[in-house]
Amino acid sequence: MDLKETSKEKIEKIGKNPNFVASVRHALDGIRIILKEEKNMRSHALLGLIPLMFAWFFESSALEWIVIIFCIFLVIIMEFLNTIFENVVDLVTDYEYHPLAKKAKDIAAGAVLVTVFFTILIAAILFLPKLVELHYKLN
Ligand SMILES: Nc1ncnc2c1ncn2[C@@H]1O[C@H](COP(=O)(O)OP(=O)(O)OP(=O)(O)O)[C@@H](O)[C@H]1O
Repeated sequence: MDLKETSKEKIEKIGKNPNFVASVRHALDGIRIILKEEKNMRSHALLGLIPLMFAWFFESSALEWIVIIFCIFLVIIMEFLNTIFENVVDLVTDYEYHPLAKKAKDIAAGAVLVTVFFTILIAAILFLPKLVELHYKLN
């Protein structure tokens, strides 16, 4: 039996999505799992409400809304990627210590952090001048 045949048999055993609806259902399962199991994802989703509230409060332009929503989605997508890396690393290492596993996980977490800093920077550029203006108006 050749290797290609074996892989095909294995895939048949796991099963493939029979249609688009099944693919979407599994994708929704993925979102549900990450929201349930990843505390960081929940925290980032909640923190994402802060710039949205600022945008609403300061009656931001359509472009400002787009920039903020884009940044929030960037953090969420990076959190998805980080979780994928964590799971693949755990699968490969079977929870055994390995310096390369540490490196991969730390770099993936670093990518999320960089994206969060980027979002904070964008929010500061958009809202700090408006906050300072409001402060002087009120005093
Ligand atoms: N197999 C491993 N070998 C070596 N170090 C590891 C291994 N697994 C995890 N680590 C180290 O432990 C840290 C925490 O790993 P864990 O898988 O618990 O991530 P986490 O706490 O869920 O991360 P995050 O906060 O990004 O969601 C990693 O950042 C890494 O430094």
